[in-house]
Amino acid sequence: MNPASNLILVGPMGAGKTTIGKRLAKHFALRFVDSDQFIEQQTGARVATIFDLEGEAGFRQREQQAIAELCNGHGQLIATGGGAVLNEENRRLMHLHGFVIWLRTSVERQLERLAQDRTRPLLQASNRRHRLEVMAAQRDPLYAVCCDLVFESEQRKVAAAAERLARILAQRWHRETEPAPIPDPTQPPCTT
Ligand SMILES: Nc1ncnc2c1ncn2[C@@H]1O[C@H](COP(=O)(O)OP(=O)(O)OP(=O)(O)O)[C@@H](O)[C@H]1O
Ligand SMILES: O=C(O)C1=C[C@@H](O)[C@@H](O)[C@H](O)C1
Ligand SMILES: [Mg+2]
Repeated sequence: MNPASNLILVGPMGAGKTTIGKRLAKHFALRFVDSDQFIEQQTGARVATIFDLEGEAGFRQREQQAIAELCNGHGQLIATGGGAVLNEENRRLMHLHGFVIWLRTSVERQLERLAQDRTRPLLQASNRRHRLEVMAAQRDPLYAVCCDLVFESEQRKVAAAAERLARILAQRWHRETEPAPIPDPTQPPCTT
């Protein structure tokens, strides 16, 4: 099983952190938590309302508190908000308290998946493509520095993507827990 205390999903809006995350949590019998949903439960307000009332800076503060609190727990699958990696302390905490997976997807797929979405405040723009491209340019290097694994989330079916990721993780953890092979004394040492 997962050698880290939490499985943490990062990546852009529409990568599947929430939807794939729920399936993955079930598969590995982890408690599913989502930083956006956690903030909504704590405040009794929707993410969009918090953006309206407190601006993005206010939301990011609440998000930092949420990530800190969630990272205190263990045995969880933590789906994060797309912008959680912007904060350095979040990146540090996630790296420290979990095995971090970057669900990577293209702007093209994001546009398809979020075409009907009116709830994400940062997508309330006339040029969604440009907005997503700018965010990707800023955030991709941050997802890259704090992740332990990159998973291409281009596949069209959530269930298939979740199964594929579960298989990759199971294989990886199996390899890591296998005992190291005993060297053969009759063979010369490997020099590569
Ligand atoms: N791999 C996938 N294949 C097909 N559809 C997907 C995939 N991942 C996500 N979707 C669809 O995209 C939409 C958004 O997905 P989801 O809410 O899981 O994204 P998210 O990564 O949690 O985004 P956010 O950062 O905004 O919370 C959902 O309707 C979901 O069904
Ligand atoms: O990418 C982002 O910055 C965001 C993603 C969502 O998960 C929410 O956290 C919010 O809409 C902001
Ligand atoms: Mg989500």
